[in-house]
Amino acid sequence: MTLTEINEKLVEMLPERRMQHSLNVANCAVKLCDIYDCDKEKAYIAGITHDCAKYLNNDQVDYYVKKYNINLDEYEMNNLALSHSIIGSYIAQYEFKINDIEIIDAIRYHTTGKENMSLLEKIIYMADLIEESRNFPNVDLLRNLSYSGKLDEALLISFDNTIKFVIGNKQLIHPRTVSARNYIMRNL
Ligand SMILES: Nc1ncnc2c1ncn2[C@@H]1O[C@H](COP(=O)(O)OP(=O)(O)O)[C@@H](O)[C@H]1O
Repeated sequence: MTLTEINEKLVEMLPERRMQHSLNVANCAVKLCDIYDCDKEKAYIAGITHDCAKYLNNDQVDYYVKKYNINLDEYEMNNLALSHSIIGSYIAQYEFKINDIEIIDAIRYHTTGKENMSLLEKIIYMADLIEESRNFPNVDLLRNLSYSGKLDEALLISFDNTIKFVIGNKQLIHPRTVSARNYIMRNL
């Protein structure tokens, strides 16, 4: 699909606010590419599509899981907050026909992160959190770090925030975020 066609699909799949967030993530990711020397076109495409599965209903989730034989783990099963990244990566690959594995993986891991993330995965993870409409305590610290060459520092704080947030909500923590956090900490 062309970028225009992907945009048209996304407008159908996402409410206006989430579409605006997706555009903001794409633009933020492109800005980060200037700092970290990453491919801007890939960053834009990953940014705009990253949340494509965020508003699927249960029937649509079942449909895509069956259609693409998607293997959701015990944390992702019945949890769209986690599964939308995985399902979204299949929609991007097979419905939007995005063939670039780096883009697909950036979509796939944008919610939990993972051990040993690629530069594009890191950029999309952080852009999702710091794009201009985001507003939470410490977002400016994360922006300052991300825009001043300290992407890994920003990621470490973000993983810590997520882990604390999930614990505060008395939810299960996906172990990929723990691995992501420990990996960054060991290699900082
Ligand atoms: N490691 C994790 N374990 C469990 N839940 C997680 C984990 N990481 C993220 N989440 C859940 O996913 C949500 C964030 O998903 P995200 O796609 O970033 O949403 P949004 O873009 O709306 O902020 C968190 O609010 C949390 O509930």
